[in-house]
Amino acid sequence: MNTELTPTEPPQKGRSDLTSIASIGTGNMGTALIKGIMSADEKLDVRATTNSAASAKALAEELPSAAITSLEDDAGANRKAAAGADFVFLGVKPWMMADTVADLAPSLDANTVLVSMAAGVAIADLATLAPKNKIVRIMPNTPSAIGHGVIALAPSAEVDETTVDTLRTLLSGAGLVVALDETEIPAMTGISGSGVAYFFLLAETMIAAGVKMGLSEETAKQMVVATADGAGRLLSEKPDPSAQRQAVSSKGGTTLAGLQTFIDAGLFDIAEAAAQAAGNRSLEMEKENSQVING
Ligand SMILES: NC(=O)C1=CN([C@@H]2O[C@H](COP(=O)(O)OP(=O)(O)OC[C@H]3O[C@@H](n4cnc5c(N)ncnc54)[C@H](OP(=O)(O)O)[C@@H]3O)[C@@H](O)[C@H]2O)C=CC1
Ligand SMILES: O=C(O)[C@@H]1CCC=N1
Repeated sequence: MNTELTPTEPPQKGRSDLTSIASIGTGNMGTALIKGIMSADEKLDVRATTNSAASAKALAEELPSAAITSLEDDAGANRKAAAGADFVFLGVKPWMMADTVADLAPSLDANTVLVSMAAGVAIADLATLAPKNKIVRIMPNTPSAIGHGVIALAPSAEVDETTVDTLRTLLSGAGLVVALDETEIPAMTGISGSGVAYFFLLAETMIAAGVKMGLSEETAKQMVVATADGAGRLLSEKPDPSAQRQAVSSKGGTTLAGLQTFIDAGLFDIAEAAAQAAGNRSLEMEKENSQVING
């Protein structure tokens, strides 16, 4: 691990032909994304920052070939990591974006592209914070860590095709990349960025149900995890959820009895309301963060 990182001694010196990326704020999502990207391209020059030294230490184990620094060890860590990077991924919490980008912006190269993964921070507001840099807004999800994420990509109008292609190639190491208009990000968040958690919630409820019906927690968990894995793989190979559901359902059988319970409880409405709630919250956060950024 390179923990000493200064502008005069860039990490991976002599590798200027390689794409360099900096990850500013590398927690759950930043780590998942950078892990996915790095596993597909081991030659990348990667710098990553955290707030605390303890998080930097833990991150170094997850991303052994990256140069990791923390603000606790060096107040200039973000600026130094971002210096000269081709792409700077912004992975701090949405409400920290204003201070973090305002601190970084003066030391960024004009060619550096800022890639924000924050929910509820609009491109126009990021552009206010970093007026000389091009901005791409993305919305990833956590399976990016194992190359099975979904990453929505919304470039601002100034970002050229070549840059979008390079970023798309980088992100494709983390999963499926889908180019969207920024106005579509709330919907994507509602079904995928946040949506992955709905599947985890369903898994939790099914494990609890199995335990209530007499299985041990360990057995129930093992079965539900394997069932989710099998369902996901099958759906991926044959992407028609309705057909897959029907293939499980025998006339007068057990599955229809279970499915009817979901339908009677209003599952379609619940799923729609959940996606809407997440999407609406994304829009609300855009307004809140815009007020913070623009005063
Ligand atoms: N989690 C998810 O599934 C998704 C999250 N997002 C977005 O990703 C962003 C990060 O969320 P998430 O990963 O969950 O949050 P985490 O809290 O897990 O990660 C935040 C990271 O930022 C670091 N940090 C805090 N302050 C600073 C700072 N001033 N400079 C540099 N690093 C700092 C933290 O370090 P330390 O650990 O030391 O505090 C931590 O590494 C959010 O904007 C969120 O909207 C988008 C899609 C999905
Ligand atoms: O919960 C959040 O706000 C973030 C954005 C999408 C997933 N997690």
